[in-house]
Amino acid sequence: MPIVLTPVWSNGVQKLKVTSAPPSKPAHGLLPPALDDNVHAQRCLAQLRSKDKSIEKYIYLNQLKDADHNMFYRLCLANMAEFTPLIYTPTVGDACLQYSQIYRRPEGLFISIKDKGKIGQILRNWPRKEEARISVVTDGSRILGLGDLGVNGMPISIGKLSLYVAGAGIRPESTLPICLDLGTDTQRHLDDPLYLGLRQRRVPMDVMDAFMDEFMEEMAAAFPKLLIQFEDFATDKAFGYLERFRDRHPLFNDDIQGTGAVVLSGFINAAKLASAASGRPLSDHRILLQGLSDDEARERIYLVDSQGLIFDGRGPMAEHKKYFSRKDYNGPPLKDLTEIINYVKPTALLGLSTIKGAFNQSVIETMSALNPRPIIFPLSNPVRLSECEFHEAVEWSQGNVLFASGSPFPEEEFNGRMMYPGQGNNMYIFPGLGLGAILSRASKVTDSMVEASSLGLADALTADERAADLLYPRIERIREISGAIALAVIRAAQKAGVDRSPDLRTKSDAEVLAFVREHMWNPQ
Ligand SMILES: O=C([O-])CC(=O)C(=O)O
Ligand SMILES: [Mg+2]
Repeated sequence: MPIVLTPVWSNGVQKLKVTSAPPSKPAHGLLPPALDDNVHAQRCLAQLRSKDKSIEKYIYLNQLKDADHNMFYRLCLANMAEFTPLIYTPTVGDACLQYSQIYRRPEGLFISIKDKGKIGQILRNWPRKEEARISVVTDGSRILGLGDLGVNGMPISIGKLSLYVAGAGIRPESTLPICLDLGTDTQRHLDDPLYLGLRQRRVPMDVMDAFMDEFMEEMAAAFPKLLIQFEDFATDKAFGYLERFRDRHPLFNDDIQGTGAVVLSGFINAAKLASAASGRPLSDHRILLQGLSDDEARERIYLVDSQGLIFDGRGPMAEHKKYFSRKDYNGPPLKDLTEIINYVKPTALLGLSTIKGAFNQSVIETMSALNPRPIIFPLSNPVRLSECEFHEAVEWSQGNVLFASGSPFPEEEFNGRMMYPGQGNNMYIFPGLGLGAILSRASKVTDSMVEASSLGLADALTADERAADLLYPRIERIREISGAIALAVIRAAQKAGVDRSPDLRTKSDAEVLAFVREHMWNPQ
């Protein structure tokens, strides 16, 4: 039975009464005489579709999930392509921006810097401690490409966890959204009378480090079976906390590892199609991580930031950029993207800049002149920050682009042929990666498990999907895909010796897959 947190007000302060949901069959007379489940599903869809603004649809669906999670997930699974852009990217970005305005009732756990010293106590307030299996934790410091949203980042944790339930069949009661409040440096929120977080600037790094140490230790004590997904921490913190905790706790960072895995997967499938068109071998690509030594792979990767191509001669740079900084370039700074493309001659272009329009006509035409099938992945989220739109990439490449974006775009017709945009979004990875880590009871998430999730996804394309030049499977098959990814992840966990489910070791692949399927929750 789902828990219900009922807000009650006392002397101007909101308290929560924790109850279980009402019995699924209320006493006779409490329901309309002709209420029928299947008809009600139609009614809910009609109510949803009657709203013309995405944010209104988001609010409706959030209420539906709260009131009747079986109906919510049933409709979600039957209409994945319609629902994911509403409960997740891009609409969840608007929900975050407006969270303090559209907030209706509490969901998840909020832990603030003021709670330092008693975080354990607060975690134990979560009503379903024994069942918690997966938590998505954000500090709101870099929500999608929208910047520091402070406590308004909570919907991102909630949205990701809805996809764990829909996409991997994690039980709703096993999900734990957490938003950490360490302040915000966005003045607009500090000035907003409705803002739901602490009205203070972000605390210094050493204070946050001490807070995170206590938080992670108390999480492990309160929830011994929990996997943690770090989400949308600002870049330095994202790298820093992944390194700091990854050997001590079962944990991964979705923006680093989930995005890395999904992009690699789409790239593998795109590179196969591109190589078929150009006749050039896979290892000729200018970005390729497979079958090469670290140094050989690194040579084929060029990073560009707001100041242009990153190279050693340019001067001091952030720690995480150093590994890919070019040693072989020593000319004047190269700033213009078309100019950089003409110098590098890349086969693939990945956008993580959150600069709308960065892949302009000149960029895409230059990529198309260099490659019969240019690989172009504008990955920034949400849609309005994407480096280019699908229709632009199609037109400017004369229909030759191999495309994947972080956020969804509609399909396009070009010269009488339908072209489908890939959605290179980590939603293809994290549900299956998480499911595999949970079912193998992994003590940590190794790089080999992340890599397995990526290769598992790349292999999941059906013959039909390959024939349509798709880079990622159709989202309607997400459960099947998550199952296949979970199997690959479980095997990788076993190989790395971090699994704690010895029974699974002796099972065949078919038996593990059956085990995974049996453990998926289904809406009634
Ligand atoms: O949430 C998404 O759509 C993908 C993601 O993790 C991000 O952009 O930070
Ligand atoms: Mg993210």
